[in-house]
Amino acid sequence: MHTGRYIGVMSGTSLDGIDVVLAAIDQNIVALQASYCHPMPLEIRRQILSINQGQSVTLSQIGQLDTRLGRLFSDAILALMAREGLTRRDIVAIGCHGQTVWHEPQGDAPFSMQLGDNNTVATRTGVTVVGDFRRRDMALGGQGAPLVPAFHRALLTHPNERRVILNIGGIANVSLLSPGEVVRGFDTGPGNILMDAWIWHHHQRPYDKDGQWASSGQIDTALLDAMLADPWFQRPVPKSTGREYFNYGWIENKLADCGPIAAENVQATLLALTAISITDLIKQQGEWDRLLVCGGGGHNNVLMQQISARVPAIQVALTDEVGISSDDMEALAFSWLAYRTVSGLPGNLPAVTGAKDFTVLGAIYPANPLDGR
Ligand SMILES: Nc1ncnc2c1ncn2[C@@H]1O[C@H](COP(=O)(O)OP(=O)(O)OP(=O)(O)O)[C@@H](O)[C@H]1O
Ligand SMILES: CC(=O)N[C@H]1[C@@H]2OC[C@@H](O2)[C@@H](O)[C@@H]1O[C@H](C)C(=O)O
Repeated sequence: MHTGRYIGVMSGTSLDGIDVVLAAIDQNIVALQASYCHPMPLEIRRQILSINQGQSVTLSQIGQLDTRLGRLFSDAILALMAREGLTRRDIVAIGCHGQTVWHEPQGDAPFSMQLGDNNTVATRTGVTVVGDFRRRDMALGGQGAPLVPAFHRALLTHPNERRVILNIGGIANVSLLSPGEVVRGFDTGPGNILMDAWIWHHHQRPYDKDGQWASSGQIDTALLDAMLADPWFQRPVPKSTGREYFNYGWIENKLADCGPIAAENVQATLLALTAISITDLIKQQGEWDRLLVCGGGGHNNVLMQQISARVPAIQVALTDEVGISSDDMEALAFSWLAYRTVSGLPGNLPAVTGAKDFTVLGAIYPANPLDGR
């Protein structure tokens, strides 16, 4: 086992910043030592959004964005290393998820594309990088997502408590941890992504702080029903999704059949959609004692209240209560997945992704021994 200090880097579907963590890892003991959120420049965010929402782009634009993101992730990592007084020799490896620009797990030729050139990251940091985590699972017939349930299983399984771990990022996903049972997990659909898109369109604010705007509106039941009737919600698990499906255009399509609705009522309805799509799926999948929430949506009090109200028999709390920072969960997971890969251990869960088998995930970009001579 390659025990030691790892860095995890995650830039998720919300495009709100690059999360970087430093973790000391020994098998399934993962101790968070530092974390940092590096800003996402507006121009890079705009370029990612244009690819992710299906606007036409050239191969040159994709290639340049790959290089720019590789530099940006390096800057984020080097900033954390400087703050913590670390040199490259202090770190075993960096797990760098990359920026998902398209995720298409269905169809004849499924794929998932993350940008952020890992050769650039390895060269600029002088540290071994593990990246491209999703495609090995897809090559085995899996969705390539969600991957974090394996980390939840390793760290958050309880001997006699039936737990759901819920990440509310841009997209929401769950891990279902029942003692003695195989772990399941899947994306439940939109987390914050639609609420963020709607408030950006109307008020140019990146998100609806604490659900304040949503709570000034009323749920529109016709719109809610139209949204919940979307076939994605009825799809069987395993399933995963992204911004290429749930985006501003998706809201406009649903609105087209419902006539004019006040903007704050649409926001209230989008918040309800997130709460209902999450809790309906959780309830369908069995009985649970505790729901532990991570990701930015855990800061949205109105959303948390609606979720709690819909699962009255389940205790709801943030993962911080059981010792894992809810804001750092995903970046921590990628530090641990890097540890698994360099140790030659599998990282996926076939029962979650639908892959034919367990596999070591990702590609290793070794630190160059000639660097820094
Ligand atoms: N105080 C708050 N009130 C409401 N929403 C909030 C608050 N703080 C964060 N958020 C929401 O959380 C989002 C960021 O969440 P997070 O960083 O978990 O997403 P992500 O990791 O990019 O997404 P994913 O998990 O899908 O990859 C913001 O875009 C915002 O919508
Ligand atoms: C393709 C992709 O990047 N998917 C993300 C996204 O964000 C949340 C959800 O959709 C999840 O499936 C996944 O991320 C986490 C880190 C995962 O793989 O578990």
